[in-house]
Amino acid sequence: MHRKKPFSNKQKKKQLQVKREKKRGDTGSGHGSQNASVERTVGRDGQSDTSDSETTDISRINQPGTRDSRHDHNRFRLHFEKESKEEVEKRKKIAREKILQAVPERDLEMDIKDIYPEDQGLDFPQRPSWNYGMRREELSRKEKKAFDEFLEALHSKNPPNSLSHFEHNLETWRQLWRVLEMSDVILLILDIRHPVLQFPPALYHYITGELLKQVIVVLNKIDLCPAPLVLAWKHYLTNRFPNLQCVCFTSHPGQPYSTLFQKKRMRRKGGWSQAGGPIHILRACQEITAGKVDLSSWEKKIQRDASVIGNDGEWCDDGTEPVLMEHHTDVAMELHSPTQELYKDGVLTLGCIGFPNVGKSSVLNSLVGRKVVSVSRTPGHTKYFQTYYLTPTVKLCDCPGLVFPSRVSKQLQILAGIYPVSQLQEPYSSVGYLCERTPFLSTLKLTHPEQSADTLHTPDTHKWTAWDVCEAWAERRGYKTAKAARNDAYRAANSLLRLATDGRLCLCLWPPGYTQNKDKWESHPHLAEIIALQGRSPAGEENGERDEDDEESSSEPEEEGDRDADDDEDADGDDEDDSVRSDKKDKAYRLNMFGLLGENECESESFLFPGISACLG
Ligand SMILES: Nc1nc2c(ncn2[C@@H]2O[C@H](COP(=O)(O)OP(=O)(O)OP(=O)(O)O)[C@@H](O)[C@H]2O)c(=O)[nH]1
Repeated sequence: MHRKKPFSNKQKKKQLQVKREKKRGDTGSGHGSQNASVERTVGRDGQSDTSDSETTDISRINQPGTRDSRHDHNRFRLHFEKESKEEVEKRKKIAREKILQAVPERDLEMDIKDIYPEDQGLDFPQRPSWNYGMRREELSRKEKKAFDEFLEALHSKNPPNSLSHFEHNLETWRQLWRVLEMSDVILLILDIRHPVLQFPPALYHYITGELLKQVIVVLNKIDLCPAPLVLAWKHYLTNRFPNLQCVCFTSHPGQPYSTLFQKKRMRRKGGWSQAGGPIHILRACQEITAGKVDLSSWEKKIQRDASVIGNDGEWCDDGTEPVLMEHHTDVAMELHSPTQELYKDGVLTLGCIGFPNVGKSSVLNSLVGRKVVSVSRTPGHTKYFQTYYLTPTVKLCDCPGLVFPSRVSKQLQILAGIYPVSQLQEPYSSVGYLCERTPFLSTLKLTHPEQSADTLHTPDTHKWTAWDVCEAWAERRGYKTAKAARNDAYRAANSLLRLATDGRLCLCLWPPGYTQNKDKWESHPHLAEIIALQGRSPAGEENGERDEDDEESSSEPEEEGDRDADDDEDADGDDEDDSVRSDKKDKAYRLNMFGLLGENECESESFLFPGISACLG
């Protein structure tokens, strides 16, 4: 068998860096190259911050980024509280020792009250009152003081280590304030796999009760979730929050394998303009604006976008239609009336807000019908809010992702994609959390590190720890440490977590009562609508033929999905995981839209998973 060459993370990062510089036209010896390395900021654990990326058709004036020396580009980074060394070590030890056990089915059910208990003061920082007579510095000081008081109150009500990771960067909260102030209607984007983690009731009550604005919840990435579960979540949220408009959305309809082939398919098959759900967002806006804004241009745009995709599914846009972008200076951000009149100048402003990585930028691109903002699998990619005119009467505003304080476990948070995986100090416990809820053995086809070669064909009776899983995955993928050429468990853990956040190892939470009512949701009369939106046929097969190119194999092992930092998806190449690629060729995988879960295989495994049926749509 061909053995992969040991390839360390450090070497890989260097290789990626050279690749990026080449792409930018740097030869490695000139001035540009020097700047690139100097300008990149070094974060915690020596990780490079390379999150800047630009779309070619839009000029960004005054946009903070690595090439603009007027701005401190650290200013908009995600800030999470650092965990103590003891805490990290304790979790590592558990990951090495605790035997993984499949959790009972009901444990996948999660209520919003579990995540945001009402009596724990799980509020979010709000902008203190201000007036035009205040100087900027005075306002900044006041905001900082209010933020510190917020943190103090939060910690006084919640014991140490009981809170989730949450955003500690006041600059990012300032951007949320600004987006909430300038928007007429808020699009709160949630990832359908775990919407309950990303719906802070305090935010909803603030927008509807204090700002007196309407919220449209966009249940995004429905291509990654079984249709009955989508329906159940939608029902749960609208039941609990009756003033909520709730729409389902996917930027990648008919692409059950998520990002695996994204780049090729996007280009070939209508790309952003083929998203499922823009019409439903329009309908919700029409209901909210009740004729106060002329939205006919939007409706026409949707029809036009649909018509330029020919019968063969080919996208005919040449991408030259300009999209007007507005830049907002810091001054405008700080001194803007919170009580701005609604629908100013006959324009509806839609603010896209949500947690990192839920797909806000993708929703925006899908509404526009082409790429205007860069999209990345690394959370915290959007750093600064920007607005784009969808039509002359509809403006979209993209906001950086924000993590609100909650009581969710950090392991689950990481699996929900809020934390850049490459910066995790301890990824193993999240791997353990994932493995206890997904059929990892059959999916990843792992061999226990202690299983000897001559017993490979006998059933594996070994007990698994999270560490074992990482070791076995490292063995399978050929991840080796540079010096000793031992299995690189850290890199393997990162790889597994990326598979999870990308939806390739799919973990979906369930709303309360789902276990009991599964039959009801599986035969619900509205199921067909969701399936159509997902771009699937009722039988669970994808719509459209799979392209030959999709099967092509190209990437070197070292190019697989370890793109840590600067990973503007449309700009980079295919990063598909080799073993996942070969798995795709299985018939079972083709038929099962959550094929990585391999339902056809898991029954033969000794490690059975209750969650599996949730993911089989
Ligand atoms: N399968 C699937 N993946 C999606 C969808 N929408 C977005 N993604 C992926 O989710 C990841 C994050 O998407 P973004 O649009 O950058 O998310 P964001 O909320 O703007 O992220 P931040 O910049 O961190 O705030 C990317 O890998 C996208 O390809 C979707 O509808 N389906």
